Formats: sequence, C-alpha cells, structure tokens
Amino acid sequence: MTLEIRHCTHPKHAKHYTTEELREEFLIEKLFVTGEMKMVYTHEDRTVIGGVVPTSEITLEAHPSWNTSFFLERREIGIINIGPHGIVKVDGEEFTVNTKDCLYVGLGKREVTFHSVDENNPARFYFVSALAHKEYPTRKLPIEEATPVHLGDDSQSNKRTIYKYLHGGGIQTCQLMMGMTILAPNNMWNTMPAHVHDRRNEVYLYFDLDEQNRVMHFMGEPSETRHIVVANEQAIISPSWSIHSGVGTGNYTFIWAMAGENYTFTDMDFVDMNDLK
Ligand SMILES: O=C(O)C(=O)C[C@H](O)C(=O)CO
Ligand SMILES: [Zn+2]
Repeated sequence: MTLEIRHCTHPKHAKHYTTEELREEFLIEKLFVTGEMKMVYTHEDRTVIGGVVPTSEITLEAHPSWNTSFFLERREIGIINIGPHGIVKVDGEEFTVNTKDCLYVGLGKREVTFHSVDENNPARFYFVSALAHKEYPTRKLPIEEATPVHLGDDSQSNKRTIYKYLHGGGIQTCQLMMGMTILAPNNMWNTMPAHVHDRRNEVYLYFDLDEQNRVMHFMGEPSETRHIVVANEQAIISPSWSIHSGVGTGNYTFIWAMAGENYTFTDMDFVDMNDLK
C-alpha cells in the first residue's frame, strides 16, 4: 500500500498557482495500479481516497502514521467498483460487488479484503473514507437499486442521471455521501450551473472516458475559476470554497463523494452566471 498526503489550500494562495501547482495540489493522477492499493490522505475533512486493483487478495490497512490498529477503527468507507466484477470480504462476510455497485462499511469492522472474480481481468475498486463516530450496518447497493435522478437537457448538453448511494435517503453513514453521475450520450457538461458548499469538501473521480479524451474540470472560487485537464480514472479534490464542474471532449461518468458537517445532498449554494469569472 502506498499513501500520499495532500494539505489544505487557502483560496487566496490557490489563485496564484501555476498549472503544475494546481495539478500537484488538486489532481490525483494515478490511483489504479494492477496488483496494488494506492491511497491519498487529504486534510480536507481528513478524507482518504483510494484505488485497489486486486490480482490476489489485498487487505485494507491503516497507514502506520495514523497510529490506529485497523483502517476502520475511527473511519467509515464507501467502495464502488468501476471495473469487472469483484468481491469484498468484511470480517469474513462476502459481498459480490459488480460493476458500478457500491458497498458501505462502517466504523469498527476489523478486516476488509478486496478480490477479483477473474484475476486476469481484475476488479477496479475506488473508495473514499471519512472519519466516523458511530457504527452503521454494512450495506451493498447495486446500481439497479439506486434511485436515478434525471437532470439537465440536450439543449444545455448536460443531460445526466445521478445515482445516490450513500446519503440521508439511502445507505446511512456518519458523514460520507457518495454517488455516481452518468452523462447521456452526446452530453458533455456536469454540474453547470456550478455550486459550492462551504460545509463539505467533494472529490470527483472521472472514468469511462476514452484514452484520447479529456475532461476540462473547472475549480476555484466562483470569481477566480481555473481549469485542470483530467484523463480517465483521475480524481480531483475540491475544497469547500471551490466550484467543481467539468466538460468532456467525449462521454464520461464520474463518482462524487463528500464529507463534512452537512449531510444534506441538496444543500448547495448555486453560483449566478453573472458571478462566474
Ligand atoms: O452532475 C451533477 O450535477 C452532480 O453530480 C453534482 C454532484 O453530485 C455534486 O456536486 C453534489 O454536491
Ligand atoms: Zn457539489
């Protein structure tokens, strides 16, 4: 397992960053490595972001620097498989996690292991973990059972379906919210009009994007926007002061995950187009 640390950034500083500095602070370029588990620990709400591609059993381990005896001693985790079918074992209980299914594991579970159904065609587990104060039951939600919310329209090139997995009306958690947004064919924009939520950070993982395509992800305070060019299976850390919106050069899907003080999905401060600069 490898762990990378990201610190919090003040928006006054971020607006002076070069392209390279923006990418160093906010872009996660390589999370998915065959046979490995990679993690990024951001001090934004102490969120841990990870990727696991198991070619044999891989165990979810706390980093020694955390001084905890196991990963979920003080945390909860949401796991979504973006690859071929996989299996996650939670204290001996086995869950089949098919493509785009989500598994939530709460505080206190001691042993979580990741497996592929076909190790020659391994699963690609993406996870986000936040601090937890209470144990909620382990639950799996297949994409077929997640309630779809249809948003946008063709005239705005932003027709898309949001699947919410971890949220107030779905799988209960302490603070983690997680879901997936699938863009309809020929629609390229997500999350426009843009918003911020000062009470939560957010992380976007873009995937199902062709090799040669890119998403232009917009970030920054509404009056100081910047863009980051994002390739397939790369993630963006969006601090609470930043908008998070993107437009693709081709079709894509993304997973959004949030942690912070407010557990209400619809709590967003929309930015008036006249204020977006
Ligand atoms: O397509 C969208 O719009 C989203 O998926 C928005 C995210 O869910 C979000 O930013 C929630 O705060
Ligand atoms: Zn948001």
